[in-house]
Order: sequence, then C-alpha cells, then structure tokens
Amino acid sequence: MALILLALLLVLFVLIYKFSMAPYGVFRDRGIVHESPRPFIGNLSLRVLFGRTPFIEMLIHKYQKFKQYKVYGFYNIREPFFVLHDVELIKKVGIQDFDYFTNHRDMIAEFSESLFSKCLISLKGDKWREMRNTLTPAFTGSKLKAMFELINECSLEGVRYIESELRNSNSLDIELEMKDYFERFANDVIASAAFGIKVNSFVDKTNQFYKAGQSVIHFTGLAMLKIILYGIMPRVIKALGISLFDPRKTEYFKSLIFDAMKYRAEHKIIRSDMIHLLMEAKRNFLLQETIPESSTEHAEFNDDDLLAQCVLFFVVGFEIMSVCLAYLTYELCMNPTVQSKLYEEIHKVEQELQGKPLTYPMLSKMKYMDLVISELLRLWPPAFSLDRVCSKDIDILDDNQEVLAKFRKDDIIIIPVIALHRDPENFPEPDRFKPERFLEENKDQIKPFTYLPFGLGPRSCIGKLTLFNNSTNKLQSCFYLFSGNRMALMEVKSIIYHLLSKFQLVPGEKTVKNMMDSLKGFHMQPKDKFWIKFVRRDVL
Ligand code: HEM
Repeated sequence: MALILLALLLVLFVLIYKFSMAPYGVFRDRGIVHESPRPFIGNLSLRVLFGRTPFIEMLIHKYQKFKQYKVYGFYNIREPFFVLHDVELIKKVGIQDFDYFTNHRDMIAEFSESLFSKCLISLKGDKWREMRNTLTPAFTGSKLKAMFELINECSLEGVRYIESELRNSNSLDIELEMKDYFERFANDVIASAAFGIKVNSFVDKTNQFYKAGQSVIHFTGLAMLKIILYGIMPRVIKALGISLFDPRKTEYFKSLIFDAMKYRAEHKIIRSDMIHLLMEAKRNFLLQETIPESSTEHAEFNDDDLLAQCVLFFVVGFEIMSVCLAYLTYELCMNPTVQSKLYEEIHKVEQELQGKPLTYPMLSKMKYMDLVISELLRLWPPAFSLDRVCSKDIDILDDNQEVLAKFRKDDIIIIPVIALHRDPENFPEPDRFKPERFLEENKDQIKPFTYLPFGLGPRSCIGKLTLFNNSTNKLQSCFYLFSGNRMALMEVKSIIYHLLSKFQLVPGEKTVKNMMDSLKGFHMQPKDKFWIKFVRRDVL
C-alpha cells in the first residue's frame, strides 16, 4: 500500500513538474537567447514576485546583461516575452510593420470584463482603428484648451488646501504624502474635466466620486492573486469565468455619465468636458456612413462603449497622472538647482501676468518646464514597458534585406522603455536628473527610438501632436514633450506652476533617500511613499 502511494506521489510529482516546465521550450526551439527558467515562475525572480525588489530594476538589469542581442527571451511566469533591445527592430514593430503588431496583449480582457474589453486600449484590429479614429478628434488642441480652466481651478484648490493646513497648524512648513495629494488632485480634475461634476477631495476627503474611483483603481490582494493565478493557469481562470473587477463598482460611474448625458440633451447644455467630447464622438461615429470594405470587424458605439472610454480616461487620468506628479515633486525636491531654475521661469510668467489668472498660452511658453517634464518621463516613465502581439507570422528584414528577427502569430513583444531610458549609451549618467539633455542644442544626441514615454506609432498615447516624422522618429519640433498627451501635460504644468509659485519643496524627515531601493514588486511606488516638505516662499 505504502509503495502504491509512493508511486502515485512520484507520478503526481512528475506530472506537476512536467506541467510547470511545459511552456519553456519556445526560446530554445526558436534560438532566442534566454536564461534557464525555473518551474512555475519562469524567469521572474522570487524576490520580484514577493515584492522584495522592483520589477523595473530587473528589467534594466536583464537589458544591460543581454544588450548585445537584438531580441532576448524572458518567461514571465508561463508566458514567453520577446524583449526587443534593438532600436531598428523597435521602429519596425512599432511603426513600419505595425499591421502585424497592432494589438496589446489582452491581460484584462481575458478576464471577460466586458467593460474593460471595450475600452480603446483593449480593442483590437479594425475595431481599435475605428474607435481610435472616432476618438482622436476629441483630443485636438482647441478642444482640450477649453478644458484648461477646469483643470486650473483644481490646481488652485490644491494650493488653497496646503495654505489652509499651514494656517490651521500655525506653521511655516508642512510634510505631505504626494501620491495621496495628487490622487485627490487628479480625482477632482477627472470629476470636473471628464465627468462634468465639481468635487473638492482635499476638503471633502471621502466624497462619493473619490471613494468610487479608489475602489476601481486600487487592486485588492485578491485581485493580485487572480492576476498571478491567471499567469499560471489562464485556461482554468477563463473557464471559471473569474472576474477581476467587481462590476458593481462601475455602476456608480454608469449612472453618473448617463444621467449627465440625459440631462444635457434635455436641457441643451454644452460643457467643455470629456463627456461632451465623447457625446460628439459618438454622434460623429453614428453619422459615418462608410466603413472601410476591408474591415472584418466593426467597432460599436453604444452606451457601454462610451462608458468604457470614460472609465479608461478615469483610470489613466487618475493613476498615471498621480504617479507622474508624485515623482516630479520628488525629483524637484531632490534637485534644488533644477527647482530654482523652474521657479525663476514661473516667477517671470507671474510678473508678465501682472496678477491676472494663468492662461493656456502662457503655460505653453514655459520652455524649462517642458525640459523638466521630459526628463521626468525619461527617468520615471509611468508606462515602463510597452507590449504588442504579433498577429501574423513575419520575418522582419533590415534595409539590406537581412533578417533582423522572426516572429510568429501570437508572440508577445515587449519594449523595455525604462531600460532604454536608463542605458548610459543612450543617456549619459542615466540616473541623474538633467533636464538640459532635452535642450534644442542637445537634441541631436538623443538617438531615435530610445525615448518612448508615450509609446510609439499609431498605437501611442492618444491626443499627441504629429511632430514626429514617423519613419525616422526625428523630431520636427524643439520639444520632445509636445508629442505627448496634451491633456496630461496641461494638468502637470498647471499644478506644478501653482505649487512652486507658493512653496519651496525640500526633503523632510520621511523623504525617501534612494527611490529605486524603496520600490518593490511590480508597482512604481516606493514602500515609504512620497513624503515631501512644503515651505512657504513668502517667509524665505
Ligand atoms: C504623463 C501621462 C501619460 C503617459 C506617460 C501616458 C503614456 C501612455 C503610453 C505609454 C501608452 C501606450 C502607448 C503604446 O503602446 O505605444 C498610452 C496609451 C493611451 N493613453 Fe496615455 N499616457 C498619459 C496620460 C494619458 C491621459 C491623461 C489620457 C486620457 C485622457 C491617456 C489616454 C491614453 C489612451 C486612450 C491610450 C490607448 C491608446 C490606444 O490604444 O490607441 N493617457 N499612454
């Protein structure tokens, strides 16, 4: 009996081992350089998986180690990732052979989340093209400019909040946790500029909009577990119909948007916000009579599709913006010379304004601000890697018709943005915060396709100005930043302008000394948070 049990255990052990190693033949068979995978977790280190070291550090390390290879193989749990190290290849995948690499991998859509599978970032092929064409006009400069005042008002509320805290504590300085602060700011911007409602999350700390947003954004431990399980056994998770998000959490937004749309339609109200732009986009979509004959699948634009785009804008607007701003204030606090130069520029604009409110054209004139934000997005790109899925087999050729790389249908391609940004051959002294790298006279030193904070090609962040010559990635403008998302930039510039005009940012007792050391796991957020001290300028 004991022998039978032992034999069964042995068989079970062999089966489990076989299952754990089953996907790891891909790179060996395809001749792609890679490290030996470990059962179940592939090349992901346990330290990253258990949140001891940051994923981005591992990404940078592997890139440096295998830099001489154009493509490097990485088993992310059980998924083979083809990581691109060669800029020529990145250009081909992102732009020239885009038709083979149109889609992102469907991490969230695979959870059968109907809402998330309808948002632009998850849509595929012709459905994505149609939706992107429909939404792009909503992001033109003139339409976004109209949102400036709504955003600027939220920035002023953010400053008033700090002033009142200082008054209440009768103090000249105050230490604030910037992720929380900017989540509140980003929340109010989205509420106002996207959903058309006014909230002040600095004062009314637990308003319903804020609470609903937090519940959609912040993954619980259970959601993280579901993601890991999905990595290990996707078919089982799919078959079980396990959902990542609680659908009830989006109900609040649903009623908010649809009630607002109904009210506006009935009362003929026009407000320059995202709901209005999406209502227009929907109207234009429905008016389109011709759909390209070649398209096999068509996008729809029913109420759920509109809601999906709103929720997407909420998620990016909230999470990406608050991370980006928290890092920006951190770098300004740790780099006092940069902060002083930026303050000088702000002070000049203030003088020019002679007490009048800040305007969009004045903000756009601030060139040093552009350099600072460009450098921030180099050092801490919120989207630290990009992904594409190969839709048809392709042999990518270089200009001499030599094969650069061969990809097969369903291969997952990764572009390690942060590793390119931190490569000393691309950016000397990569760990230093040096906005001057982006000066007009230095821009030729930046190699094409090594700076990708907003992604690249037709699938890059929406709302960009087409200042890139797509085939060469050579800039036609003096500022890299202008190719980014203008709504995002407007938001960053406006709040930084107002904060620096009133306060100096200095390290406090709780400020993290070494940011990379403080990061853990897959998040780009330090475990010790973003504490920064604000000192009133009028007493300096
Ligand atoms: C500093 C802030 C931001 C950064 C760094 C950023 C970066 C990115 C990146 C890297 C991508 C993927 C690009 C690719 O795969 O090539 C992306 C996609 C996207 N972003 Fe942003 N983003 C920012 C802010 C925003 C904001 C505020 C919005 C909304 C108003 C937005 C809307 C989108 C959308 C809709 C997509 C999907 C585009 C598509 O799949 O066609 N982003 N963004």
